[in-house]
Amino acid sequence: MRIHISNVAKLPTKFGEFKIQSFQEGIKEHLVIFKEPIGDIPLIRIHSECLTGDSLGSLKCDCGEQLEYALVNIADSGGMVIYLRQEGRNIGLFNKVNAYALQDKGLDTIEANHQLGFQEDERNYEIVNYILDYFDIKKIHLLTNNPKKIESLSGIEIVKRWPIIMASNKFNEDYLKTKKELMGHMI
Ligand SMILES: Nc1nc2c(ncn2[C@@H]2O[C@H](COP(=O)(O)OP(=O)(O)OP(=O)(O)O)[C@@H](O)[C@H]2O)c(=O)[nH]1
Ligand SMILES: [Zn+2]
Repeated sequence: MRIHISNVAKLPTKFGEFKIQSFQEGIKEHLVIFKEPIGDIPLIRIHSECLTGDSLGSLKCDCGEQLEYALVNIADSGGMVIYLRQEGRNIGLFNKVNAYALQDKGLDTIEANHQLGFQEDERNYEIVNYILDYFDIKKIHLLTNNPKKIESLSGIEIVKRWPIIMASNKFNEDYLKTKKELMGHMI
């Protein structure tokens, strides 16, 4: 698929002064939020969109806190957040809300996805390889607990994985347990 690339703009934030650029892949408008100098082995966070966690303060997941942690650390060291428009592990917001409704009835995150006809995780990370290549990045430090993200990067050396583990609360305990025990996350 043809990727369209926006111009670079300044993005001052409460965490630091970043630059922002959009990579448009069909209807998905991904973002790269980067802090210069990026460095030879930059700190990278590949973040999947979670409107409820990133913007609404939801306690059902750890996404908002992870995003903030990433921005704080990248503001300090240089690097980038690659913000992928893969809401709800790429089932979309409408379906994620339906999955949440099933979870209210006792299903876990995986069972809820299956009941709606989706795999437990519908994401792919091809665009990340494209973006890292565009920035001529060959070696990275990666902020993640998710082994699938590590496996999905081709031609990129992950010099070090940085864990990104947030404190749990009573609303996301089960979600984090499912990620750890059934999805292989290194939590
Ligand atoms: N389908 C579905 N998606 C969810 C649910 N909770 C969070 N998400 C989505 O999951 C994505 C975040 O992925 P996670 O698997 O939690 O974590 P990760 O980013 O892959 O892993 P880390 O890099 O270790 O943080 C976001 O797109 C969220 O919207 C849920 O219950 N159901
Ligand atoms: Zn979330």
